[in-house]
Amino acid sequence: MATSSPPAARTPVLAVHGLAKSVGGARQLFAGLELSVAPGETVAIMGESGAGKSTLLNLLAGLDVADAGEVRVAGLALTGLDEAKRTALRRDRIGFVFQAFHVLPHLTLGQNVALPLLLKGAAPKEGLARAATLLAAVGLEGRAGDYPAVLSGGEMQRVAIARALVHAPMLLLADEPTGNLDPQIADKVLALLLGQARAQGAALVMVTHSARAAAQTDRVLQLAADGLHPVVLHHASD
Ligand SMILES: Nc1ncnc2c1ncn2[C@@H]1O[C@H](COP(=O)(O)OP(=O)(O)OP(=O)(O)O)[C@@H](O)[C@H]1O
Repeated sequence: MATSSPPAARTPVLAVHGLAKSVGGARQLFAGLELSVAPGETVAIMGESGAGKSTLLNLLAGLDVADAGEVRVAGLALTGLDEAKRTALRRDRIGFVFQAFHVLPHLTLGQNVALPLLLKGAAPKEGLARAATLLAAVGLEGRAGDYPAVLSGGEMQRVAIARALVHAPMLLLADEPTGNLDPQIADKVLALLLGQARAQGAALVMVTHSARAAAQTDRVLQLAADGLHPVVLHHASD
């Protein structure tokens, strides 16, 4: 019987055990939820509207507090950390892509993308150089000086992807990253998100309503009241 600890590289990026969450007093969204995501693995979470997918992502990010259970990121239990340490963990190890962009209108694209690095204490010059590299990687080369107001929805979402990846997080959390894009643009944005995550070796947990998007990931799970269940998608279409 093995008695030594597993090598650090085998530690899941994300390990969730017995997670339960109720909202509005009595309504239980889910209970006994288990999830383990390996380094570099991509996972899609599907489920009916109101099932609690966004709530789950917020719990995974430590932005919301569960009623029971545990979330570990890189082996560290979020509930065991004080707010400052939780914030530092989010800043260092997690990247977020939200459907509503959260791109700041008064900052240039370069400044928007560099923000996570600057918050970590990087020098502005270094941060902007890395931001320019990431913008080029998502097809927005030479656009670092533009402001968000001039961008299309698809371009804006690519900026959000660049920003989520700029600090090379080990875990990417994406909430409907292609939800408000037309199908052709959605395919391109999704390919970029998955391609960049894989290129950086980042694990990805993505909430999506699209079976077509989900089929591009390594594993698809359906959120239900009793937790997450594996789904086999037969057709890569909506
Ligand atoms: N703070 C809160 N107080 C009360 N109810 C809440 C709260 N947060 C979420 N809810 C409810 O919990 C349920 C789950 O919301 P959530 O946004 O997580 O669902 P979802 O699966 O992401 O839905 P959708 O696919 O429509 O985005 C919803 O019915 C929502 O109204």
